[in-house]
Amino acid sequence: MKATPGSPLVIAPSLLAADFGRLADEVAAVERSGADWLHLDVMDGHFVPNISFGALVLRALRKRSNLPFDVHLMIAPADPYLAEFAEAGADHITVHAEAGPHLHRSLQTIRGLGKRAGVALNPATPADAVAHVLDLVDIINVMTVNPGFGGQRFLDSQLPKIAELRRMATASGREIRIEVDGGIDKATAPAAIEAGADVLIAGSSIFGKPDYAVAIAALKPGS
Ligand SMILES: O=C(CO)[C@@H](O)[C@H](O)COP(=O)(O)O
Repeated sequence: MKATPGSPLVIAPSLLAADFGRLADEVAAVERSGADWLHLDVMDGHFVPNISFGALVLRALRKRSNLPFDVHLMIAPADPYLAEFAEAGADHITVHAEAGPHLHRSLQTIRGLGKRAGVALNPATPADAVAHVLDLVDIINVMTVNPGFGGQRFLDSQLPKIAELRRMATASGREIRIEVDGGIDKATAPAAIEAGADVLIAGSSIFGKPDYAVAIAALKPGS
């Protein structure tokens, strides 16, 4: 991972919008269609008001895909499950700054498991929430919707936060990816990229389209 600007844009389809009756086929289809990472949203019905899937599904899909698995834990607490997700095949593990209780410890644990460590910020959480853990962070996920559900509208109010985080990441001198997550489509992606995002997480605008290759290409600048 290279520090942006200059990092190649990553497109990460969000599995939440896939057909859950054909998960392995859906993952293979986005892999064939140019996805760079696969984004996997783990929801507990407690930290967020929805339940998705857990490490069992991750482990099953790991055998069927070579894509980097970008695992977004919308669970609280996350720490008791970090080793399980690492062992199941996560390449990146992102925890929420709001999930607590000890973000620094969570990031240390993820890195200790040999995985890239991420922090996700809900729309109401300021960029400063990561200021004192940047030395442990590989990925910052800026939620551009309230977490829990796909298919919501992109929150423009998050663009200044993306720009602020990009400045913080650059100043840190570390290679930190900035993800945007929620409501990303060909209309909203340009502003997110302009603000400093270099990973586009997209569910509905990829899995909701008939041709995944066309949908992925449409998210890229100049398409
Ligand atoms: O984490 C989440 C929702 O909590 C996202 O990853 C969504 O899954 C993105 O879905 P779309 O807004 O692209 O449909």
